[in-house]
Amino acid sequence: MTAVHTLYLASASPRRKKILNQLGLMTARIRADIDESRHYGESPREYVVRLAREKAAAGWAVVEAEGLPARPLLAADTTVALGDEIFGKPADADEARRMLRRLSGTVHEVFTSVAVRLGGRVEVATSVSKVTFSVLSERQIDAYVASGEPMDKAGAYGIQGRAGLFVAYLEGSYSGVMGLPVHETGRLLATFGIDVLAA
Ligand SMILES: Cc1cn([C@H]2C[C@H](O)[C@@H](COP(=O)(O)OP(=O)(O)OP(=O)(O)O)O2)c(=O)[nH]c1=O
Repeated sequence: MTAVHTLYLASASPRRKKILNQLGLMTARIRADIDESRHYGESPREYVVRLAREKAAAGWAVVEAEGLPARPLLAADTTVALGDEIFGKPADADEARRMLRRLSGTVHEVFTSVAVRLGGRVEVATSVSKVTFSVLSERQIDAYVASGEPMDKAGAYGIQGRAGLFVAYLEGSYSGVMGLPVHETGRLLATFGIDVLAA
């Protein structure tokens, strides 16, 4: 295995960059703008897998268009699902409040799909976690929304921040809920010859 120090990161998420950097990997940001609307009849799992692939494809198109050196590119998508209903990032504070009311007292799922692409080769892994939320009072919801934390996060919450107070139980991957499942990411990168422990 070769030690590779820089990955292209087709993501604007500060959490994904931080997790990769904590693993000792350097990241070079690549833009990847895609339409995130859900297709009719698509399950939450199909939706996140497609979005991670599309972000990776859009990012790789930029690598090629700019003539950048070939190195693995990582993209990901995180979506919160309550049954078949999916929750992306809230558009405003009112939508954040509505999402948190819906998630209050539920066991819901958080799907994160990671895609790694190098040239025409793309590999994808998906993490699914079950999150048990306590029943939230209107006061808690208002205070949490006023903190600003929900605005750039799927489901209007961040487990790594004050919404950790709402999580009674987690079955799955904490890093996956945060936006980049470390176990699955390490396995994917290994298939591209990147040994994270040696990087
Ligand atoms: C549920 C949850 C989500 N999130 C974040 C992770 C993701 O950054 C975000 C979901 O939005 P995404 O669309 O997956 O990602 P993004 O828009 O932040 O970045 P990009 O598309 O450029 O890669 O929600 C948390 O940080 N904590 C949580 O507990």
